[in-house]
Order: sequence, then structure tokens, then C-alpha cells
Amino acid sequence: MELVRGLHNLRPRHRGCAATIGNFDGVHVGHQAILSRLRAHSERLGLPGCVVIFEPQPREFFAPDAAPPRLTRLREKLTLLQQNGVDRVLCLAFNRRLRELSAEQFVQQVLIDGLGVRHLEVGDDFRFGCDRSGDFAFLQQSGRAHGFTVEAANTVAESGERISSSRLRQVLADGDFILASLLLGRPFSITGRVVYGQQLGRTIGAPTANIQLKRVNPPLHGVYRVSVELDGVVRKGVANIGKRPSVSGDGKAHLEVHLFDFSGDLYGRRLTVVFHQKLRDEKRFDSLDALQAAIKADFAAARAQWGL
Ligand SMILES: Cc1cc2nc3c(=O)[nH]c(=O)nc-3n(C[C@H](O)[C@H](O)[C@H](O)COP(=O)(O)O)c2cc1C
Ligand SMILES: Nc1ncnc2c1ncn2[C@@H]1O[C@H](COP(=O)(O)OP(=O)(O)O)[C@@H](O)[C@H]1O
Repeated sequence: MELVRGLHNLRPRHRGCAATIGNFDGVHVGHQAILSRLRAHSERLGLPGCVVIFEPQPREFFAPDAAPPRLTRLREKLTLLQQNGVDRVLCLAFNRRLRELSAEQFVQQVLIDGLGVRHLEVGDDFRFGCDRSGDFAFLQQSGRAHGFTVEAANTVAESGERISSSRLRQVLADGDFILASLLLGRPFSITGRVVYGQQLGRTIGAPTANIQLKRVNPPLHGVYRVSVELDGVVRKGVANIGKRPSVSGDGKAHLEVHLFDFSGDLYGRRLTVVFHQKLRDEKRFDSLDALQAAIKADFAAARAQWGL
């Protein structure tokens, strides 16, 4: 899969494709249906299938503090798009210039001049362009004028309700990991690189691999029973995701995971943490002793649930 960052990196060889546009946060089952339609059209046309995404996502640009948590960070999203058979991703920086493009300008600059789109697949509620003025009817009209077809993918529902990124955020906040798996088509996980922490964990009998979240607001908070695949072995463990109010408090969310019956160096490794069950909310403890006791109890609870 090829990643093109910014319109200025598009070359004449990139013209001619089937495309879709959106945030694709989570790459859930609804998104997967659109990607499957995209693949069908790209095969029919004998052209690559291209997904146009935005980074940051529009709401993160408009209101950085009020934006909803991210289900997938850029790298995770790209991996999932690749796994869904996408040939090319055009990642556009959502900034003032992009925000101010009218629907006509967006179609002309991105879809026609940039990508030479021959088929456009969109979700049934897709809106774009300055103040969301472009809609499906507008795209169909542009398609007729510029020689591309447009199709709106059907809504995909689960348990009678539409699948969406915002529904997933709610389901994860509720700790319903079984429903989350149904909506995602895979268990919910967070992937990232293990970085150095304060080296405190090992001194309280709880070494924890700290996974870099890069300031992105995660959709989960609290203590969870988790698993991690490491060198082909599924390791069981417990994770804390939160701001660690009892210790540092740099105000940012951290994800740290302790693996049961494991000792070794994980620094620099890329881990995928799969979440299975919430144990409790994160708390502020007045002493390191109280924190240590709570962590010990979490270990015992998670071990018991895992049958270890
Ligand atoms: C199972 C578990 C539960 C935790 N619960 C809390 C908590 O409720 N409140 C809190 O402030 N920190 C909590 N922490 C985070 C600890 O403060 C942190 O792991 C410890 O300070 C070690 O940090 P370090 O890895 O950077 O050395 C928890 C950690 C683990 C592994
Ligand atoms: N059972 C384990 N679970 C998680 N990490 C472990 C384990 N055993 C050893 N480690 C290693 O110890 C590191 C965590 O130790 P810790 O004292 O918490 O340091 P830090 O604050 O740098 O995360 C991990 O990054 C990993 O390399």
C-alpha cells in the first residue's frame, strides 16, 4: 500500500483510481463494507483503490480539547486499511486552507486534478467541503459533468443500530468488549511502541511496559484485563490506561501493561494490547503503599479471571 502525504505529493502516475473519502476512525465493520465496495469497483476498472483520509481529523482541528477520543491512531488506521485491500492512501492535513475549500473546489482540486477519480464510493451520510455543503446529490452531479460514477454504500447495522465510530466510543466507555468486537470485526486493541517510564514499576513489584500514545486521547480509562501477543505467544496481563494521578501527572494519558509470568526487556518493541474486561476506574491514592496494594489486588483479580 502506498501512502501519499498531501496533495503536493501527487504525481501524474497517481491519476486514475476508484476512491473513497472519510475519517475511517476504527476501520469498523461499516467502514469495511465501504472498502469492500471500493475494491470491487477498482477491480472492475482495473485501477487502484484509493482512500482519502484527514490527519488531524476535522473535529480535532476545529476543537482540539473537545474532540472525541480516537479509536485508531494514524499508524493503526493505515495498517487496517492495508489489511482491507486498499492500494493507496492520500492523507491530507486538515488545516485552514483545506477547511476553506468549497465543495466545488474540493472536487476539482482533490478528486479531478489530483486523483483523476473514475469512481467514488461514499458513506450514506457523507458531507464535505466548507461548512459541509457538499452532499451525495452534489457529487452525482459533479460525476456526470466530469465522468466519474458515484455510489453510496448502504448503512451497516448491528443489533438493529447503525455501526459508527461514535457508537464504538460509547460501547468501549461502557466496557462492552464483546459488542465492540462485533462492531469492529476484531477485538479492540491499541498498538504502540514501548518507551521508558519512570522506572518505578519494578521497584513496587509491578514492571509495566509503557506504550507511547503520542498525546492522543484514548477511548478507554481505567484498569483492564488484557492480552498481548509476543513472539507468537499470547501473554496474559493487566493494563492501566489513564493519567496516573497518584504519581506523575503530566496531564497526559499513559497506557502501561504488566505481563504475567514474563520477564524480559520490551523497550522499543511494538506491542498490540487487546482489551478483554474492565476491572475498575483509575483512582488517586495518597501514598505509594496504597497504590501498590491496589495494583497487587488488580493483579490477583486479573489472574483469577484468566484462571492463572
Ligand atoms: C494494574 C495497575 C493499576 C494502576 N492503577 C492506578 C491508579 O488507580 N491510580 C494511579 O494513579 N496509577 C495507577 N497505576 C499506575 C502506576 O502509578 C504506575 O504504574 C507506576 O507509577 C509505575 O510507573 P512507571 O512504569 O512509569 O515506572 C496503575 C498501574 C497498574 C499496572
Ligand atoms: N512482566 C513484565 N511485564 C511488563 N514489562 C516487563 C515485565 N518484565 C520485565 N519488563 C520490562 O520492564 C519494563 C518496565 O519496568 P518499569 O520499572 O515499570 O520501568 P518503566 O517505568 O521504564 O516502564 C518494561 O518496559 C519491560 O522492558
